[in-house]
Amino acid sequence: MIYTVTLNPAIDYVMHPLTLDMGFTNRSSSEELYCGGNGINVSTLLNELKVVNVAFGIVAGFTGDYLVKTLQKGGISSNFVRLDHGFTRINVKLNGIVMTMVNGMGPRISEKKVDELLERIDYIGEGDTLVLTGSIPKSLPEDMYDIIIRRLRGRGIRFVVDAPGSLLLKALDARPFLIKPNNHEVGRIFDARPETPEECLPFAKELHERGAQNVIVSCGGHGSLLYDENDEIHMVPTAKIRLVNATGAGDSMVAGFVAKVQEGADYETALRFASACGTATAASKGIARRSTIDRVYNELNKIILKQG
Ligand SMILES: Nc1ncnc2c1ncn2[C@@H]1O[C@H](COP(=O)(O)OP(=O)(O)O)[C@@H](O)[C@H]1O
Ligand SMILES: O=P(O)(O)OC[C@H]1O[C@](O)(COP(=O)(O)O)[C@@H](O)[C@@H]1O
Repeated sequence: MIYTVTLNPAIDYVMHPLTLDMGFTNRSSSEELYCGGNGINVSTLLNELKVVNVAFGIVAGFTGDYLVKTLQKGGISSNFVRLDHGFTRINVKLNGIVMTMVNGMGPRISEKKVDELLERIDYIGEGDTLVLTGSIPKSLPEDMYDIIIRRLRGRGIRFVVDAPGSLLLKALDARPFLIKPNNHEVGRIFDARPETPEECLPFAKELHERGAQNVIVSCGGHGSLLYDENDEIHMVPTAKIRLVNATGAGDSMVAGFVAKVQEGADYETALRFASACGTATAASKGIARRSTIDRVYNELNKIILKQG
């Protein structure tokens, strides 16, 4: 069974402004609302693949109510601790000529509420996958994911960590099964500017040596790389698409990979499918539907076959 944890979920408010002038009133041509936060995106895609999973997290206020109800309506199993103050953040995505994002800080979370969440996930064990992903509110310690992994370690759980900067680095000692930074996140860690999977390879190897069993580095439209637990290297290109909204593309990739691994697929197949899930989401409004994933996966396999 797969579980996701979203400590700082969000409502993603996507606006489509034709122009964007700082200091002036700008008008959007249309708007959409999505349930967001990385773990929730992973759960949404898993649900689309009909992979049984539970989304855990912490919500607050009217936006938290909206999020829980919307997930319920979408048939996504969730288990959220409620805060009695503040509200789940609204992240603004301005999808103009380029995408500009303003992500909220999120409500303050006390240690007591984190403990309540950890007690709720305490039953997971042998053969389960726990996906810890996304930023955390400032009130929580920077080694939050490391703390969670250490608490549950030794039970045969596969831990997946997809988080920025030190939140990720501090979790490496606990030897997570998978991490998935993108090329920009890797660049920030190593003070470099890698763009392609080839350029990311030495950094992926280094992250593997520092503790991550499997390291995927996604590079947007340039493709992706997996440095696996057997020191084997896999690189896949992406299928060509018309970019609609890449929000959640990386989360879709994580979902696709863990779904295939759970099914018993080899790492090469899991990476290809993961890439197709990411690309399908980048070509969709919101998280991709199954039909788009299947179409993109077929196209990707044709491209790889042609490349020999
Ligand atoms: N413009 C794009 N064209 C094709 N595929 C894309 C594009 N952007 C993202 N993807 C797919 O989604 C995956 C994750 O995207 P990326 O932007 O690297 O991650 P993140 O969302 O974590 O920043 C990529 O590896 C790729 O498979
Ligand atoms: O926790 P963070 O880093 O603020 O990111 C939250 C945002 O990331 C997402 O989960 C995925 O967006 P990205 O693909 O841009 O990472 C959004 O749904 C959400 O608004």
